[in-house]
Formats: sequence, structure tokens, C-alpha cells
Amino acid sequence: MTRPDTPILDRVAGPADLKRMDDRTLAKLSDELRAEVISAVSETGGHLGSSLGVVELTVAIHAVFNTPMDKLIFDVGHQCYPHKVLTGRRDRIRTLRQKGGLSGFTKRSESEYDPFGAAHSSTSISAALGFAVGRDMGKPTGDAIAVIGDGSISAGMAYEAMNNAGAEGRRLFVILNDNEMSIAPPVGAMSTYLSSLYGQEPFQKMKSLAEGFESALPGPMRDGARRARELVTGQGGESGSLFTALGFDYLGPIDGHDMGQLLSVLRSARARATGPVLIHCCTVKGKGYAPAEKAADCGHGVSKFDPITGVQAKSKPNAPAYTKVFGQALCDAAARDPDVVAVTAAMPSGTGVNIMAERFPARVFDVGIAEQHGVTFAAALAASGLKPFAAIYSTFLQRGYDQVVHDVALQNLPVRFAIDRAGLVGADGATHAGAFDIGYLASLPNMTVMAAADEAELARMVETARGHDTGPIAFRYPRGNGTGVAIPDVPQALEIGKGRIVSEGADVAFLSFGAHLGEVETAASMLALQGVTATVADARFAKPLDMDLIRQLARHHKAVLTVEQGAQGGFGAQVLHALAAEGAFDKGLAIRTLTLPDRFIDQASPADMYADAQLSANDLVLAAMRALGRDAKVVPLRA
Ligand SMILES: Cc1ncc(C[n+]2csc(CCOP(=O)(O)OP(=O)(O)O)c2C)c(N)n1
Ligand SMILES: CC(=O)[C@@H](O)[C@H](O)COP(=O)(O)O
Ligand SMILES: [Mg+2]
Repeated sequence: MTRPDTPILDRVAGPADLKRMDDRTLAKLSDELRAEVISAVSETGGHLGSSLGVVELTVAIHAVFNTPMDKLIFDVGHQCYPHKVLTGRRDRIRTLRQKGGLSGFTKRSESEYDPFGAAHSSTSISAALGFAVGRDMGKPTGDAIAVIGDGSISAGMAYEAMNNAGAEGRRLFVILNDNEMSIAPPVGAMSTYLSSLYGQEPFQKMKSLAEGFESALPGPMRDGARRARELVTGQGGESGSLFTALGFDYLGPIDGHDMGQLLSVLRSARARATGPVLIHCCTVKGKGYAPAEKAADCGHGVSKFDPITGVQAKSKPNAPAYTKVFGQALCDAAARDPDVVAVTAAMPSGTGVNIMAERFPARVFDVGIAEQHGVTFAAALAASGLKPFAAIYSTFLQRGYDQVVHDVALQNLPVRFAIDRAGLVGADGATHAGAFDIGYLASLPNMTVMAAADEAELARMVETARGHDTGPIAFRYPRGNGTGVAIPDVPQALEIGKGRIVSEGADVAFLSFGAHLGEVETAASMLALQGVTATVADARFAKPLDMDLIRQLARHHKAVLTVEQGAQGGFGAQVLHALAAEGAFDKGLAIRTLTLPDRFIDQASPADMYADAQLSANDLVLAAMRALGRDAKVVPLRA
């Protein structure tokens, strides 16, 4: 693949080189940087649209501020590719999101230019304020700059941080990167609210900087800018703009692709600011790359692609994605049951609830990036008599954990948690691993916890959850495609707390919880080549446990191994706890819990990550042999 011609970028070893460039050269550098990002992401895949939208902004920040002494914090961090190129990581930029390569997000261990790691949204302002306090208390750190998107600033944590920052009154820069997009088009009343706040005093305060920016915008951006300006400056009898009321000086809106505007505003702000400042930049997600600009998601997350055509390399799967199976099963359940409603936190297509939304738009609620609110909202939907499915990735449900405990479990409200991206997810790495949900849910009184071994099981669990009105219930399933099994047209509900035997053997028993079942079955076949026969059981439930099944496995096998795609303290721990409680270990019992290890696992393919976690079929074979006290070896299956 030919690489773009980048004579100016080739002279950049780090941000210091930008300081020697005049403004016109910085503008040209941006063009080259954009071409480099497109070229690199075409080889790796990744968060293209967001990164393309902040190219000029990233150049301008590094040209004006003094990183790494000044702390530049990208919210989510999915837009950090241009930043990585400029901060000494260009030589590895084509390893983005690959095994052993650069993370797709900012990461402290990767560079001194990444002062605060991210990947979950809306943390940047809190982090920037922490650095500002550190600076003011004498620590060797300069200015703090948070770059946060219009999607991410919709989350409660961003407002908690601004509330605190405004009260602290410390010098701090928040750059609102407003591209009028989240992953899906942004939702929420915030923009409407802000539209009512136009033209009041605080905006006038910074008028000399702001004046003329909006009218200087190119046509298509002018409306967005106006909306954005209205969003922050106030109109129509409101008492004050949101940001100024929170104690920030507001600058903007400015054209986030105009190097001249960016540099002059950033320089002025840097020279004059005494307290918190919000700089409002209007940008275009996917800017400068037509296939991204035109895409419905503005190229938010792309596979490898042909840079000329923009066509992404997507292999034809042999089985449907779990997400789609869930989405369809949910839609079918909604068709049968008018009380079924769905909640997503800014991830309608990621969670598959868009399928139901197409048919039943009034019964699907996108609450924005607001997992905490989404969970409590779902709790009250349940309290009202509806049957809410809160469809949230395992990793993002962590954000709403107190709400799961306090609003759902404690009140025993029948919220159905559809937990996608359970287990290791691949290129997004450790920040997005769905590692902890089994532990954090199964430890809660009233909660029922299931995991789907395949896509047919997932459809059954949707129906099981729909019919479960006596308390909260969760079911987890992984990122990626199912196994290709037939999915029942009208799935039957499972009996709560009952697992199943998948195949019978005599020596060792695997008790699998969830989608690692296929790997377990492979391990059982490999063991057979060594004359060891294994029973394979699918637990289906981590809570309540099928104690009859567990006792039976323990009684009839020399060793039992639990297997799960989750961290320690999950399913295996539940089994150990229950067995210990009934004295099973007093009589001797060979049992092993195969879980993710007690460390975070960096990005790679899911298969490589599970191998790293010692959960491959080979590892299961070795664990079984050791548990039986036999020579630990692996006889590979013939292809
Ligand atoms: C707590 C949390 N919830 C959901 C997500 C998934 N997510 C990643 S980026 C994104 C959209 C962010 O929109 P915005 O901040 O406007 O940035 P843009 O992609 O438009 O540049 C979402 C919903 C996340 N990373 N963290
Ligand atoms: C940055 C972020 O949090 C999301 O864009 C995430 O990468 C989406 O992951 P999926 O591709 O699994 O939907
Ligand atoms: Mg956005």
C-alpha cells in the first residue's frame, strides 16, 4: 500500500517541533496528519471518524500548550490517533489495537504524553481538575486541558466535574469537541435546553474572541455552530448559560478545522485564563475522508479498509452475531408482549436494540451516555409494571453499579439486564473487557444471573427474562458471532436455576458457564485422545446454582473444573462457596476454577487473549490432566 507523502510530518519527532512552525505550516501539517491517520487506520481498523474530527484541534493544542508538562486529557480517548502520531508514536501507529501494539486509547504506561488513560467516557474533566489541583499544590505539572465530545459531555460525571471545577475556580481548559454525533446521532434534551440560552452576559464577556467566528463558518457548519452557541450561551428568558452558571468562561463556537481560529483562541485563552474556561469547537466527525463523512456512523468504528474506496474488509460470518440474535429475540418478545420495553445508553446498534426500535420506536429509550440514569430509569419502568430490558455492555454497566444495587436489587425490581460484550472483546482491550459482571451481579441478593452458551440459549434467556417478574435477572453473552446452532422461532423459557448435561464421560467434569462451552467441548474431545473421558455440563445459571447438577458432577467424577469467561470471584467462586457451605470439601473434592487471571489483559484477538488468560482448549486439557494427577500433556485434534 502506498503511504501518503508527508514531508512536514516527517520533520515532527514530538510536539516541540510544532512550536517552530508558523500557522500556515501547521495547517499543512494537519492535512498530512489526516492522510497519515487514514492510511494507518486502513491497515488496522479502529475509531477513524472521531480521530479525523480532531486533527486540527490536536495540532493546535500541541502547538500552543506545553505538553507533556501541560496535561492533555482526551475523553474516551478514541480520538487520540493524531495525538499518538505527534507524540513520538508514529513508528508504531500501524500497530494500533493489535496484539503487542499501541492501545486504541490513551494509556499512561504507553507515553508521558498520555497523563490519564481512558476508554470509558466522561472522565476527562474530573481528571483535568485533579491535575489542576496538583499543580496548585506545588506538584510539577502545568495546565490541564480536557477534550470532550458532545456525546460524552451528556453524561452525569461531566457535570459533576464542571460543578466542582466551577466552584474550585482554578485555571483549567475544557475543549468541547462538538460534532453533533455520538456513536449514533446524539440524543437528549441538553441541546434543546442550551438552545434556549442564547446571547447573554457571560458570552459578551469573551465577545472579542468569539465575535465573527460563527459567521465565518462554512455553510453546513453554521447551523451546527448556531445550535452549539445557543446551547451554551442562552436565550429566551433563561437565567444563564449552563457553562457560565457553572463558573466557566465560555469561548466560541469556533470552527475546529480552521487552524487560524483555533490557534488564536487557544493562545488567547492560554494567555488570559485565570479560572475554568470552556472552548467550544465545532467539528465534523470523519472530516476530510468522504467515506467516513458520508457513513451513518461517520466512520466511528471501522474494520481495515481500502483507503481509495473506503470499502471495509468484512469476512462473511458462518453464524449470526450474538448482538443481532439478542436484538431479534427482544423484538420478537416485544411483539408478543406489549409490556416489553428497552433501554440503551447511547449504544442502539452496538446492543442490537435498534432492531426493536425500528418496529416499536416508542418502546425503546436511548438515554444517552448515562448508564447510571439508565439503570435507575429501568428500575422505575419495572416498578410501574413494564418489563424493561436494560441492554448495556458488561464494561459500561460498571458505571451504573450502585444503581443496580440500590435501585434494582435492593427493591427487588424485575429489570432484565442484557449484558453484551461479556468476556474478552479483542481490539478494544482491557478497558472494554466484560470481566467482572458475574462477580458483581451474582453477589447481589435477589439477582438471577445467566450466561448463554450459544445463540439458541441466548434466545431462550431473553424469553426466560421476559417472563421473570419476581426480581432482577441478567444474562450475558459475548462480542462476536454465535456457533451456528438453530435458533428456535418461539424460544421456550428455561427453568430458573437448572443447568444441563451436554455430554457424558466418566473421569472429569467440566461445568461451563456461558460462551466458552465450545472451547470446553473441544478440550473434552482432546482429552478423549488420551483416554480421558469428560462430562461437559452447561450451568446456565450462576445464581441460583443448580446444586443437584453440581453434586452429581462431584459425586461421579474424579475432578470437576468450572469454566467461565470472567474474572475471579465469579461463577467458580459461587460454586466453591456453595460446596464449602455444605461441607463438600471436608470429604475431599478435586475442583478447579478456570477464570480470567487476576490481571488486565491487553488487546489482541479474543482467541489470543483467552490463550493469554490460559483458557484455550489446550489449557483446559492441561488443567484437567493436572486435576486428575496425570501427566499434563496435550494431544492436538486432527484438523
Ligand atoms: C461510559 C461509556 N459509555 C459508553 C461508551 C461508548 N462510547 C464510546 S465513544 C461514544 C460516543 C462519544 O461521542 P462523543 O463524545 O461526541 O465523541 P465522538 O465519537 O463524536 O468524537 C460512546 C457512546 C463509553 N466509551 N463509555
Ligand atoms: C470507544 C467505545 O467505547 C466504543 O466505540 C467501542 O469501541 C465500541 O465497541 P464495539 O465495537 O464492541 O461496539
Ligand atoms: Mg461527538
